[in-house]
Amino acid sequence: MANKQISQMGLPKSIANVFAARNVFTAKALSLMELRVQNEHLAGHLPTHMKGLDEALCGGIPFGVLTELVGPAGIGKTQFCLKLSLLASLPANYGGLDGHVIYIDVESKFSSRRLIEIGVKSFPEIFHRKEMAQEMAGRIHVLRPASLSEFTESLQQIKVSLLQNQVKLLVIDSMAALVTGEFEHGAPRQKTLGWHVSFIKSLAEFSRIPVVVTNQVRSQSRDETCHYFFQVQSWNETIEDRTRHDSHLVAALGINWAHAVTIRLVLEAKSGQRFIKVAKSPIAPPLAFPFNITSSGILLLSDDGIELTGPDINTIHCQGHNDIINFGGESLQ
Ligand SMILES: Nc1ncnc2c1ncn2[C@@H]1O[C@H](COP(=O)(O)OP(=O)(O)OP(=O)(O)O)[C@@H](O)[C@H]1O
Repeated sequence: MANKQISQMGLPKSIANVFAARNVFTAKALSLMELRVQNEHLAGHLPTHMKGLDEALCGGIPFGVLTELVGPAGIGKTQFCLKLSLLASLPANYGGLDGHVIYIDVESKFSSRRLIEIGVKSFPEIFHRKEMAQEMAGRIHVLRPASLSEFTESLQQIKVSLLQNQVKLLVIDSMAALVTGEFEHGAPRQKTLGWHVSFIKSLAEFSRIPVVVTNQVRSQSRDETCHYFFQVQSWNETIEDRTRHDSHLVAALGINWAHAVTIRLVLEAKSGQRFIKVAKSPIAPPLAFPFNITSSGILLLSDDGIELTGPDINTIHCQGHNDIINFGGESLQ
């Protein structure tokens, strides 16, 4: 019975199509999904522990949909993902989700040392006990696909583990690197991710967990050629030289991707200050919060968001970016 195909269950075609669109093909998958929905006693958000942002998003990063973090290199997207991973794995009495995390680390930016540093500074009661720190870090399963086909394979494999292994967060850092193929060996190639976008969206809906995906920026010059802003260190000129005309910065993944995400948070730099901007949300007004990155991770400098209007909502700023991405002393790895 468990392996009976949905198509053989005599459901009206319109309903069977809804399940097919969500990759639910068997009775077993259907009952796992029902169980998951029944057990969903949590409010349906992963709190970021950044008060102003959580209030704007009515509780944090929502379950069941895609949340995008977009911004220039070094602005803090990975730092944000590390903090969310920590929070998803933290015990519920510390405001966490007490779960496991699947972290798809496309560019090898994940750092367990940095994760533990954030943990020790933010939750010393837990992270000063070595075995607890190890247990928390052990709940984050890092996958490093070396090619687009390996990424495709990983997505298909995690479909079942998302439901079975108490996974409470899926992170993909970064989706944009997959498009250009820059992380693969050999010459970068432009790729389209149409299938992947709908598959990831259906994973979010099906598993009812928050899915957080990072996206980078590219400049769009007058002749419409695009330059990607991924590998800061490898450039001779500085990122700021290239982004002097920051009105030309756009998200690296195009319009289809933009439609697939429910929440878009833009991380940007303005006059040498970092901001998190709620640029797309079905509920939150467009607000910008100044933030900083310290040894304890990402922190808002004010919980009162600055209201945005007009083109400011969608523009990605990169002013004074170089002054803020270099912080003194500590190693990033
Ligand atoms: N221990 C730390 N203390 C203070 N700031 C830190 C620490 N570790 C990292 N940072 C800050 O985080 C920045 C890097 O952020 P992050 O790696 O999240 O950028 P990103 O947006 O993911 O960039 P990319 O697109 O290149 O992956 C550094 O420039 C630095 O300012």
